[in-house]
Amino acid sequence: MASITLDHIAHAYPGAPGAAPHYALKPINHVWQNGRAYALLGPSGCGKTTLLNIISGLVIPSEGRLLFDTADVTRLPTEKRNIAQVFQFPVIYDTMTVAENLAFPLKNRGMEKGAIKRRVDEIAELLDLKPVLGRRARGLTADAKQKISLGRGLVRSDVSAVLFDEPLTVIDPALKWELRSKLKSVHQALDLLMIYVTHDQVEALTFADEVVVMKDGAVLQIGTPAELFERPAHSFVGYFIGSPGMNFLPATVAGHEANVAGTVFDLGARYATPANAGKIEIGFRPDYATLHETGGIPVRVLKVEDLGRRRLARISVGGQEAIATLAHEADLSPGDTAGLIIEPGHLHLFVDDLRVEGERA
Ligand SMILES: Nc1ncnc2c1ncn2[C@@H]1O[C@H](COP(=O)(O)OP(=O)(O)OP(=O)(O)O)[C@@H](O)[C@H]1O
Repeated sequence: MASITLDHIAHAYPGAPGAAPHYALKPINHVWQNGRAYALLGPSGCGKTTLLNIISGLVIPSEGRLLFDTADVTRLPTEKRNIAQVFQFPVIYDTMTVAENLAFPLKNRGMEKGAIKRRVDEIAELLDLKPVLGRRARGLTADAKQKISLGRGLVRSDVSAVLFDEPLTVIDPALKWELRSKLKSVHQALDLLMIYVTHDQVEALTFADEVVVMKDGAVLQIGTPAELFERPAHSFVGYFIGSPGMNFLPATVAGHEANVAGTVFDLGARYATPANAGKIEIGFRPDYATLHETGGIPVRVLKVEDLGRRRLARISVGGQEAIATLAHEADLSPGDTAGLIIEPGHLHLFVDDLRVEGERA
């Protein structure tokens, strides 16, 4: 087990001779702590796999150093890195039993028989594989096979890290929920550093202690699920995390007031916006913005959607569109005027996509 240091790591794949380097991964400087679970989350092409491959040794970064504890492993091949990997599709031996599959990585390292049996039993228990331990892998479902793959990734307790590359892709949607939370409890039981690549925010938020949100090769924020939801550092994080994502409205700001096309919002804090600021936006989540028949900020209702558990409304704020949650008692329809109330402390200001802190009185 180790901590992993990304010391000014960046990567540009070789391009046409003479062309300026195009970074698939922009410089990142960070330490991932032993025993914690991290998820790399972002849209397709944002650089997740490149970063994972740098850690596994499939890609040698064009800049920076990678340390496992204090050892520089930047140029070490995968097999010398002491990591376990779980891929999108099951990597198992069909002719072996489930128990033999789980025991394989331990046997390979010469572990004593009794110790192998104890560890295999522990992992099988954690992943609900005990009832099939004696069965050959060949006859099992795709879900069960992927569980064996997960087990093989988790069975060694002496690895520096376990890397998961979208491991739930082949899992039946109904089982995904169960396996997501199972992986979380497995992580808590095993105390291993785990790094998990996914483009699914629910998967990332359920599994990880900290989520690394990436876009266009850049790491925009590393934070706990609550931090990403409550205090997104970048407007993309606000938009990408949460369903629906955060609302952003172009505004002008004077002191503690924001003006959105003539509609005034009290920001609850005083802001000094830099004179050379480009884009200024207020951001608020639909979850903290309630729509009432009267009171609050005047808006117009464009559309109402009943989701069963809650009703969402698309609204117009001085011509700009946003989404809010309808108050329980509100009887509102498209075309009505209404009042928007944003919970104190949940209105944010973003300058050139970065969230800025105001001065609270
Ligand atoms: N071997 C390669 N050679 C050149 N460019 C590459 C190579 N692999 C990836 N890229 C480019 O690097 C960027 C990041 O790709 P990467 O696969 O790391 O993203 P990702 O977030 O994992 O995407 P996905 O979720 O689609 O796998 C993309 O623009 C991609 O086209």
